[in-house]
Parts: sequence; C-alpha cells; structure tokens
Amino acid sequence: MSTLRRVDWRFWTVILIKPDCLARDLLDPVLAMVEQHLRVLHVTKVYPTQAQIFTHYADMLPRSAELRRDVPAELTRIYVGRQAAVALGYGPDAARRLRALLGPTDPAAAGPDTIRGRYAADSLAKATAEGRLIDNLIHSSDTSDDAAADFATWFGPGNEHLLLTPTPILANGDPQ
Ligand SMILES: Nc1ncnc2c1ncn2[C@@H]1O[C@H](COP(=O)(O)OP(=O)(O)OP(=O)(O)O)[C@@H](O)[C@H]1O
Repeated sequence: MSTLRRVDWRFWTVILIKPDCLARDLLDPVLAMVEQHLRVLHVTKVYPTQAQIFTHYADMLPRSAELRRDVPAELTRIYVGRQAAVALGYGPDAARRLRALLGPTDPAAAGPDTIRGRYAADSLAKATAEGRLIDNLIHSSDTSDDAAADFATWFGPGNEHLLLTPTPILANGDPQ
C-alpha cells in the first residue's frame, strides 16, 4: 500500500495563497484567520509553473467563451512569474470547513466573517468590466478528493511524508 493510500484526506486540505494576496502583504492575516479553524502546516512560497496552474485550473481552461475572458492567458498573467504560497490545512472536515471560511468566488458577495469578504478588494463586476479573472486571494480544495489531487499538483510526488506528521487533535475534534 502506498503512503498516499493510508492518508485520511477528510483531515487535510490544500491551500493556495494567490499572488494578489502576497502582493498586498496579506499572507499573515489570511493565514491567521485559517488558523482559527485548522492547523496550518508546511507553508511554502512558490513560483507556480504554467503546467501546475493549468493542471490546477483544468476545469477553467475551456471556459473562455462562456466567461468572455481569455482564461489561459489570464491564468498565465496572474500566476506565472509571480510569487504564491502553498500550505496544508489539518483538522476534522478540513476541506468543507475551509471552503466555508473562504466565502464565495465573488468577494462582493462574501460576508465579513469570510476571508474573501474581509480582505479581498476585487469584485465580479469590476473584473468583468476589465475582462479579468477575479482576484480573490486564496484557494482551498473543494472536497477531500480534490485535496489529494491538489496535493499532487503542489507538493508531490515525493513529499507524501508531509501528510504523516503526527498532529494530535483534541477530544472535542478541534485541532490542538
Ligand atoms: N465569472 C467569473 N469571472 C471572473 N473570474 C472568475 C469567474 N469565475 C471564476 N473566476 C476565477 O477563476 C477562479 C476559479 O473559479 P472557481 O469556479 O473554481 O471558483 P472558486 O472555487 O471560488 O475559486 P478557486 O478555485 O480559485 O478557489 C476563481 O477564483 C476566480 O479567480
């Protein structure tokens, strides 16, 4: 059995801190919000490659006509040559909990208790008027299954040992 097959992905989620977050010097406050809900491990600054970002956003690539934006060109502009960061979130029901904390894709529709609602400055309306994708600071895995795929894109292969770090959780289910 491989290391990855022993991982209980319900406890893990993969966090991508987008370049707009680093450019606005918001890495620390955004991760501080995440840490109120999950343990944050292995924060790593990266320069995404085009291959990584096209793998990560494979479902977005064919959507240029629908969104009336050149999606591959936008993803390249936003990510390639710009610094981002990746991290792992750990705790019960990690993917679902963090997605709820992020808020919706459009920060203008996000509540003040969400990361995008509190810190993102962009909106769908503004991005649409300018023919851009929305700057919304942070991605996290949509589901536990997506966490495994996101890990392969951003950390693997060869780093599966990061997922075996013993990380105790409290009896009430919260991360320590
Ligand atoms: N209608 C849109 N207009 C502009 N940008 C969009 C639109 N839909 C999605 N995007 C951009 O593409 C990204 C991926 O879209 P997706 O539908 O997966 O939303 P998300 O799950 O909220 O975001 P992410 O996957 O980055 O966490 C969004 O974060 C946003 O930057």
